[in-house]
Amino acid sequence: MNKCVLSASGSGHPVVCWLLTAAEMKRCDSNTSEIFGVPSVVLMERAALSCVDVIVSRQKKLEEQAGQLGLHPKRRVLIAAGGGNNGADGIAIGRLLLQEGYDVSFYLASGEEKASELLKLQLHTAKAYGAVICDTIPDGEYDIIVDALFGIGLCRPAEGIYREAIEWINAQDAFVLAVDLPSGIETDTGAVLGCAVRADVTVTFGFWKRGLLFYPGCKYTGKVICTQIGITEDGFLNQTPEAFTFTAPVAELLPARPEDGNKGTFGKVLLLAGSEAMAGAAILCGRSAFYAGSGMVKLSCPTLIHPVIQTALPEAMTADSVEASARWADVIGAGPGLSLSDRARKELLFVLQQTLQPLVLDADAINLIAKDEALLQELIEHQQNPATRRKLILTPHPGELARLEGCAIEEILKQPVFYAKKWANRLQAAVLCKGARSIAASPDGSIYINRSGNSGMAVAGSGDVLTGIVTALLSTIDDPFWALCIGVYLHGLAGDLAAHTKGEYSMTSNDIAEAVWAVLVKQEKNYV
Ligand SMILES: NC(=O)C1=CN([C@@H]2O[C@H](COP(=O)(O)OP(=O)(O)OC[C@H]3O[C@@H](n4cnc5c(N)ncnc54)[C@H](O)[C@@H]3O)[C@@H](O)[C@H]2O)[C@@H](O)CC1
Ligand SMILES: [K+]
Repeated sequence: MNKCVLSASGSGHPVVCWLLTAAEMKRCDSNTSEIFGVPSVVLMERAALSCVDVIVSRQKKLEEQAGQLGLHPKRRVLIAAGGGNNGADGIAIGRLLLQEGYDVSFYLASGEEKASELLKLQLHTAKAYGAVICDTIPDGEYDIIVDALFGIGLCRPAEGIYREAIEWINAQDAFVLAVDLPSGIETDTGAVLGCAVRADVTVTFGFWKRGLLFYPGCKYTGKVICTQIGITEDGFLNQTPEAFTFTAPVAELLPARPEDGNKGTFGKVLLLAGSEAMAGAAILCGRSAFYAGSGMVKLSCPTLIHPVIQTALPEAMTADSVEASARWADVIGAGPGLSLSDRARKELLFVLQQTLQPLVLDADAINLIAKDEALLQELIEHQQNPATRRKLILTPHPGELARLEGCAIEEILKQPVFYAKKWANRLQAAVLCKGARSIAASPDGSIYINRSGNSGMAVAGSGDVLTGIVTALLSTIDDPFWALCIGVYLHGLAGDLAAHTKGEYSMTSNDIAEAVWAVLVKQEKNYV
């Protein structure tokens, strides 16, 4: 993925937010210090100051509110520090708060002899300002707890005194600020390693870490504040991070609509979708393709369901088979409500073997390929060969990806990034793994992690809407990965809008489709 494309934003809003792994963050930290010469201790002081700012401004607000009632909120702080540089941040925060007049107690969970060099330095300075460092949690009540046990260096489950400290923190009635990450959350995956601190606020330094966005990590962070401490994109050098997410709005990433365009300009979408028992899937998919900007949509489906489709979606054309319409189409989408019938298989074979247009494969199209080893191998061979490769997007949910891989769904759920990347590489395609945080992988190794959407979208037909949106975008956006990322993001925003009107309990996939136009209007106005 081209860093310039990702960073470009005429509106002044950043288009993307990088999501770093622990290794990427460590590399960026050390490049900042070693290549650019900013000493680690300077970065740490800025990191600590940024946490102190959050604590002090919250405290000021509390004191203003309480003052009106004649009350005096207390300023009793506990710093819970581990033996690495996250702990060093914590000690620096405590020292700065002492200087601000807070009543600060210090708990160091690891022995001083095992402390990192920066932690030793911070301990020395804090002691010079009168800090008393305890090796057990000092008795007392605390209004504020600073969780600095582990940051990006967590490498195994929290056990023993660390588990006790985390459980103790979670049992207190105090405001908990997590330094960089809630201790116990794995930086790359968001997994809970043993147990984890439940924070009210997480102040993370320089860049978001993946684990702050992924489930279950995101349930532990509270509000995430990403502060600038002097570690910038310069520190990436030539290695941009793998993963990113969008920051709204994405208006400038949407395909331009030429004023003098005609219905052909905006994409002729052929959908191989729907079957006798699942006509609705074709309707949802076609409707969403129109709302996402397509000029023309043709649905290839059994003749029996043509009347219902034409009644529900009069804008669309219908066809008995893809063969008759293959030349007409700019782009093809296959799978929603297709079924595993002989007709469906025959039609899909035609699409795979006799057409070259950009293609989106979803649902039963993926299931049919997964069932047929020879067909799968043929597709892989075509895609591996630059001469026969076509623009391809796959939008499986974890169950469909597991069928392709031939493994249990749990295996995919454990490592969704790994499997999305594996299939993106194998098929030289943009591959999605759908979920509460859908992950899109590009053959060049880029990863998009989606943050829009809500639990109301886990409903029948939601994927059909996505396929319609993504297929429409693929007809006018050149890069399949880009079309997929934008489509997934818009789909989630439409789901959020549907939830806003109908509620997460009651919304249906048609509500998501019906919200697509409103989301695009908002994007056009650069307003989300
Ligand atoms: N220039 C830099 O490198 C900066 C680093 N910063 C801080 O430094 C942190 C990273 O520091 P470190 O790399 O020292 O890592 P951490 O401080 O996150 O933790 C590493 C230490 O914890 C131990 N450990 C890991 N998992 C454990 C477990 N389950 N049980 C017991 N011990 C365990 C490790 O052996 C090591 O001693 C960041 O998260 C951030 O808070 C910030 O000060 C910003 C600048
Ligand atoms: K922490």
